[in-house]
Amino acid sequence: MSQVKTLNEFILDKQHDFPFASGELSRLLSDIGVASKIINQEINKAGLVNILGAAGNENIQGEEQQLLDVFADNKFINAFRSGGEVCGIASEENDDFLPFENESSRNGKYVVTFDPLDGSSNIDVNVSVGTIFSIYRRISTEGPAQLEDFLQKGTEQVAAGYVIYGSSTMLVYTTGKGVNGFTLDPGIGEYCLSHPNMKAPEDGRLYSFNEGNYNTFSTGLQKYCDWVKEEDASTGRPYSCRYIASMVADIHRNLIKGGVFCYPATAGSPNGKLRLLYECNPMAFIVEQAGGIATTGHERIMEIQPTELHQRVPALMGSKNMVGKVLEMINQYD
Ligand SMILES: O=P(O)(O)OC[C@H]1O[C@](O)(COP(=O)(O)O)[C@@H](O)[C@@H]1O
Ligand SMILES: [Mg+2]
Ligand SMILES: [Mg+2]
Repeated sequence: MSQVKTLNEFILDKQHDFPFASGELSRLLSDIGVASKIINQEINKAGLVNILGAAGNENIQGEEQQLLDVFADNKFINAFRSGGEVCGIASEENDDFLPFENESSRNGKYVVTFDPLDGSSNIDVNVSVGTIFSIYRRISTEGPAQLEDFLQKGTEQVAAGYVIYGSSTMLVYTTGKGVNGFTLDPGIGEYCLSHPNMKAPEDGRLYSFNEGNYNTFSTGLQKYCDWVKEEDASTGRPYSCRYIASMVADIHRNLIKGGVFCYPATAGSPNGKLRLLYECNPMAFIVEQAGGIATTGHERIMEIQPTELHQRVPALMGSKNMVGKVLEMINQYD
């Protein structure tokens, strides 16, 4: 039987590659793993306990918070606040960033931005949801986090990743040296390396667009949606539309099978729907590290200078040649 490598063993091995590393990033990644296991347990039994449905509040983006959004947000905040490595966080569910004032964390080296539960409209119907996170080194020199610590370009990410609570639960992350995926073994309660060095296929036959919004897409995107449906054996068309409406699950599938995901600007959402700091940047880091492309359609997502915590940007990411084809249509028609 081949040797199983747990997430913590893997993180420690990587830490040994850097003789002067202090271990804080390793501890932080491992804290994320622990918090996600607690959330995983709660999601697994969500239909049994009274945790499905709306929390009765709206977040700053005017979206109805689900009970599990709030639960997951609190679990991660508590893990980060007590871990000592993080001096503050920003999340989808909090209007403003949270600077940590407690003695053990206020001088932590890092800040984290995260979407505690992505695709939360899918929870009630037992479809995959996720958690997305980005880790940045702080800019401010000491004390609780300040706004400037969060408004950093995606190129400054030290690490990023996601957890997918699906038919199995996986944690996938990068520190800028490739992408590795770990599957939670429920028997031993540990994430184990199952997808080493993940690479996005350069081509694919899956497109993930919410085509219900077709009439509000730009001409270039409409032309692409028409093109994928044409019969052409040489390019394997028609392609298949796969859209879960959980960004994590849509991008995870496309990373493995090859595909393109797009949430563009629409008439109703002129900057798109997805948030730069805790959805687009972390997923872009993963996609690029797996050999794919992540763009707004006009610029590289990770090079955008954020101006607001909850800023939205159009997102187009996935297999290199498939994103390339969409860009060709955008350049030709828009
Ligand atoms: O239902 P739509 O408009 O297609 O939007 C789906 C998108 O919205 C999201 O659910 C937003 O995430 P949250 O659930 O974290 O708000 C993405 O995961 C997904 O890609
Ligand atoms: Mg989300
Ligand atoms: Mg969310």
